[in-house]
Amino acid sequence: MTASYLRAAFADSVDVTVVESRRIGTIGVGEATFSTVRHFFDYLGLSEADWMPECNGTYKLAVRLENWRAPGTHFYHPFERMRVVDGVPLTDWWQKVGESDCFDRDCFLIPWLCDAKASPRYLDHRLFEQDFDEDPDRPLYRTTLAEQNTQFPYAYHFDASLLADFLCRYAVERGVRRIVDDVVDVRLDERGWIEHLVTREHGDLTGDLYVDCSGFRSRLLGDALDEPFISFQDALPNDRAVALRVPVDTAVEGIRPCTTATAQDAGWIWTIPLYDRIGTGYVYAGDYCEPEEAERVLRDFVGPAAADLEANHIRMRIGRSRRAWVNNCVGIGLSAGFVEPLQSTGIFLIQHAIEQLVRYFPGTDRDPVLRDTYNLSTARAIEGVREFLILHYRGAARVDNDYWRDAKKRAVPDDMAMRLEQWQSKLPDNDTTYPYYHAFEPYSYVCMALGLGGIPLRHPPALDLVDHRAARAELARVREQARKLVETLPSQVEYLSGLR
Ligand SMILES: Cc1cc2nc3c(=O)[nH]c(=O)nc-3n(C[C@H](O)[C@H](O)[C@H](O)COP(=O)(O)OP(=O)(O)OC[C@H]3O[C@@H](n4cnc5c(N)ncnc54)[C@H](O)[C@@H]3O)c2cc1C
Repeated sequence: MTASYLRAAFADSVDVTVVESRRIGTIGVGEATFSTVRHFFDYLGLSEADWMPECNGTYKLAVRLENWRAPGTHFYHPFERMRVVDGVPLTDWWQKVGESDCFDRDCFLIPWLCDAKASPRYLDHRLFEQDFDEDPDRPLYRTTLAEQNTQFPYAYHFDASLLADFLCRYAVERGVRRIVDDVVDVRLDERGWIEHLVTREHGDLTGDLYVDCSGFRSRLLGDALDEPFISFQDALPNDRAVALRVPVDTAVEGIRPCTTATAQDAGWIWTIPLYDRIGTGYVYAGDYCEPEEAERVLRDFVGPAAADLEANHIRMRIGRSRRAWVNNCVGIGLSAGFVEPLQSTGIFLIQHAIEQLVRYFPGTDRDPVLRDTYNLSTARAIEGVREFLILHYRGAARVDNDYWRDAKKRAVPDDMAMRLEQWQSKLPDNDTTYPYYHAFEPYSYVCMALGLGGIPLRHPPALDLVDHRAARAELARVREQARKLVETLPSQVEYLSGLR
């Protein structure tokens, strides 16, 4: 991702060389993305028809969270911003006048599309949202600053290995030099800057800037430059995963356009539907569950289809490098930090880091302010993701074993402790959520607070004093629009088959 993006940004002005080991594989997971990823493909000039069929790509419109409140329950966190009625978010209204106990289906369209396994695009490629954005009958109500443009309504699932191959070809075709070799040593100069890399077969490699994409090994940033690592494990204890790749006949099963995160006794299981198989894995805390037990739970969850499949056991390093950019080395990806896969933020953090690197790219004078600003921005993004993920464990109503009970006792960042109190009196909004860019907006926090069920909530008292007819009309409109969409959109299988 980094090499292709730098090439797309700077073309021939910057020479990019990628060193990739044949001996050391990639992590092999990372198949669900966040809705911002669309900007990455757009930037590279790639259409969905260019890459999705090659990478078994599918659409992801939401995360479906199962069993976080209690066994048998579920709710969606959709890529769909909140509607606002008379200056008040629809979910606040829903607390007061909602007619069912499903905030997600009452306030958003996307949960309906997920249940129907629908495509977000019509067969003529129109995006479903265009239907009602241009509805001339739609009243505007009294808008406020809280009302913004609609968020892009989907992300993707893809086969991570196939996408890595695809991007490799993309980059090499555009002039990136690729060396298949092992970096066996990193030599520093007297200032502690990287002077050159020593490879097994290609001798010494010298550059102006070294981007460490070596995964959890953090070969340059952590090993060679010895940059301290700040662990998030005190707040987020999951440090292991076991994964399976399960073949499915999607023509028969259909493809649900969402990632599912199913809470378990010591973590949660992801289910990521691709075009030709399902990626699944149990993310768990080693302090609460042994790897053999985790694998057994995952195999039971998958059922007979798991019988002959090989499990991939992974140790995770949760936290971040104190600085991601040190001297002439920038860590991007797992080498710089990771906050467990819940809500699919690994690739988002990579994309964000790459965009920031382009924005703050060093000149010949090596202005340290650019580096420091980059470090501040990337640290804030990952800290924000940490906060959002802590909410999942803290806010889940489950307290049925030590893992879930302990989650309620773990320390949270000071500001977040204050925010948790604020949310009990009024659902999260711009003033009461993490203030720096980290991809998640207040509506995402609202979905979690309402869906997880463990935080006592109440509607704002002001809603007892105002006319709620417009809000009721909007709630009815959601249902009507959802009904029409489910009737008219093709299934995801049908649409993606047509793309091939
Ligand atoms: C269990 C799990 C699930 C995840 N799920 C998601 C998800 O659903 N969505 C999401 O966005 N993210 C997810 N992630 C994160 C995502 O997988 C990573 O962010 C992404 O794959 C990028 O990894 P990477 O390139 O940093 O490291 P890796 O994939 O580990 O790649 C490291 C590369 O460095 C090379 N290398 C290492 N050492 C050397 C050396 N000495 N010499 C030469 N080359 C070397 C290797 O050959 C390899 O190519 C998940 C992560 C984990 C652990």
